[in-house]
Amino acid sequence: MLKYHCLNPIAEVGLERFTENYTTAENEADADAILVRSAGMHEMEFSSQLKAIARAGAGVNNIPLDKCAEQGIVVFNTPGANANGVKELVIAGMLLAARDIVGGIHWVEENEEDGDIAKKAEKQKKQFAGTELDGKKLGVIGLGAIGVRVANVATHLGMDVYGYDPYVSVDAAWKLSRNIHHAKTVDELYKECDYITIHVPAMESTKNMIDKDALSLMKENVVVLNFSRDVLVNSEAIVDALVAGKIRGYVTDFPIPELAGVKGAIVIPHLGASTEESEDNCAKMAVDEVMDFLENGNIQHSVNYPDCNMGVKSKGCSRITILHRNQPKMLGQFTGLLAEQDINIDIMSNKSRNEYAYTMIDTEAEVSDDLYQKLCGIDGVLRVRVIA
Ligand SMILES: NC(=O)c1ccc[n+]([C@@H]2O[C@H](COP(=O)([O-])OP(=O)(O)OC[C@H]3O[C@@H](n4cnc5c(N)ncnc54)[C@H](O)[C@@H]3O)[C@@H](O)[C@H]2O)c1
Ligand SMILES: O=C(O)[C@H](O)COP(=O)(O)O
Repeated sequence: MLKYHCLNPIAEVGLERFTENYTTAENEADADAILVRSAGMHEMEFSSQLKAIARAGAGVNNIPLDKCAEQGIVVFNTPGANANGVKELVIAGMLLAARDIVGGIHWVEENEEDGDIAKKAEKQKKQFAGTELDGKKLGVIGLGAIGVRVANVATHLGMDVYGYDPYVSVDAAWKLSRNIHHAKTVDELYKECDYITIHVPAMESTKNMIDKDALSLMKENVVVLNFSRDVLVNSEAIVDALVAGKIRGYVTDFPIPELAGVKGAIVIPHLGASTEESEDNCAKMAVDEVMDFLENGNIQHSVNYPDCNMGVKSKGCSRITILHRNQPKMLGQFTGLLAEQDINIDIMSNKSRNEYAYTMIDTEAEVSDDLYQKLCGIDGVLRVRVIA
């Protein structure tokens, strides 16, 4: 029986996909796989039982990817599965910043028992008036699953859209509307746009990407939107820019104490992916990834190991899977050991990603414990599994 443990609530429609070969583990130490959303895992110790972590979502900055890779734990995410949910909230965020809808709603709440409210509203409403999105320039930083959707839908709202992503994937580029202007530098986008929204992962290279210098390049009265991660925007610089009136608004999905009570800050409690549809999509994708990995050794949508797929393991064959360092002479050592034991290889696949690699070998021969131990003992091998 294989065991999984959920560190956050995972949508039932996903968990239902686990077959009768799976059960829940009371605690993570007994689990073959962990399912997680935003729970922080950096301080966790992982048991040798743990083989996979699936992030039901996109951002993986809550997971120690290198530590997992070193311990032979494959980390997955669910690319694109919650992108539509975030896209819709980003559009809502732009609309909330364009007019003082929140202020208007608060005014109504404060006056709702006033019998004269309808008449008073007509007098008061001018203080909540704003502008329209039509004709404004939107800059989208990061044209991945979310950025492309935001950029495309904004063109239908009449916005003039600029996109910046020096690493854009071919797939994303195909999906991007041809009406989007290609910003060759992020500075060009900063100087040009009325609304700027950031959709890049939180990494060392993107932390504080929107800082004092970036803000100084932006137009007066710009609205900055951050539905990616708090660390992408320097909190001191954004508060200063709001207080100084340099920027008109900061709409973010990440509450931080520094923003409390700051005029122009619209802060949402990380709701981007909190829709039924996104939660269901993420859960289904995460569970499918885990089952395919545990049962067939296939890796799809990993963020710390290469993707590698040899299809469904056929009955009667043993599949040897080896997570290892991406260094010379590894394959020669694996095949050499199999040759020594007169084992014929039916199919084999090897993929690498940065410092790590993955090798899958199908053989009809039985894999002895001796062979397993010898494979484990090769310098650079991080984990061997034999799926019989
Ligand atoms: N608020 C939420 O609930 C919510 C939901 C999903 C994702 N997110 C966040 O949004 C991020 C993006 O999600 P996604 O699904 O679009 O991911 P994605 O991987 O599909 O897209 C990220 C894009 O950023 C680009 N990029 C990386 N570094 C860049 C840089 N320096 N400058 C410009 N572009 C750069 C990449 O090339 C890629 O195209 C996630 O990493 C996560 O942190 C938040
Ligand atoms: O990166 C993500 O997918 C989002 O931030 C969603 O996080 P959540 O699953 O905790 O809502």
